[in-house]
Amino acid sequence: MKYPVNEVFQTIQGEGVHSGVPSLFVRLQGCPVGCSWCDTKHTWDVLKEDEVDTHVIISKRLDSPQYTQLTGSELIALFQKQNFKASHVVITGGEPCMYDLSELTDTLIEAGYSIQIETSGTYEVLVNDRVWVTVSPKVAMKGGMEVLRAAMQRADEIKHPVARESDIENLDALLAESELDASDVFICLQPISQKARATKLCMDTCIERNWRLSVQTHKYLGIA
Ligand SMILES: C[S@@+](CC[C@H](N)C(=O)[O-])C[C@H]1O[C@@H](n2cnc3c(N)ncnc32)[C@H](O)[C@@H]1O
Ligand SMILES: Nc1nc2[nH]cc(C(=O)O)c2c(=O)[nH]1
Ligand code: SF4
Ligand SMILES: [Mg+2]
Repeated sequence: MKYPVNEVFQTIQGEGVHSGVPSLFVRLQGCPVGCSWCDTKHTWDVLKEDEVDTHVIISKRLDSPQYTQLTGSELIALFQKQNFKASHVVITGGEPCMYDLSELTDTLIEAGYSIQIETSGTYEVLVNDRVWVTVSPKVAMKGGMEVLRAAMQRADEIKHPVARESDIENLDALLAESELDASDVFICLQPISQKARATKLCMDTCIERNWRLSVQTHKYLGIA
């Protein structure tokens, strides 16, 4: 199966439990969720006219909706050609779970990579059992509660974007409804867009609840 790849780059995982881990990021094109504060809006539409040759994606320097279609094996060949050293692969987007990621994650795991996906929980999570699943729940989504609950159950990490108190209340409701064993999953709060008020709220709540703070460290560092 081919996947629409918006970008591939080597960096340090900036978010969540794996913050600090050297990682190969694979950003898939396409997301219909439409979060108003999304920092990757250029990945939302998958237009035929934006499909380009792989070499265009490799040399991409600026955010754009351009993508290339790659299989898992082609992706590994690209990692090798780029002489990438990181052995942890983060599949993000866009919304990667729009696609059945079984074949891609099987191939990468067979090749010896550890895998993490970043998903909103709005689609069924179809991945190899050994994949670390980070769910960043989009609770305002209508009609998807069953799917979101299943994604929450599969999650190794819940990384909740927070702007204001109501976002914490929404997470509390979702945790209760999902009947999660809180000792079984890491819960991280991530301030939206590095806002000072959101960051303070996240820090205070994390201390109160013994949760983890996830700041987008790559943005403070000014790296990809
Ligand atoms: C761009 S999304 C892509 C993966 C997937 N669609 C999702 O939402 O999890 C990756 C992560 O960035 C977070 N994110 C997006 N925009 C953000 C922003 N402005 N501030 C903080 N986190 C943000 C999302 O909540 C998610 O945890
Ligand atoms: N360094 C770095 N860490 C990240 N963690 C999650 C990211 C994402 O966009 O999904 C991201 C990203 O874009 N860059
Ligand atoms: S689900 Fe993820 S990629 Fe899609 S709009 Fe929301 S934050 Fe952006
Ligand atoms: Mg990002």
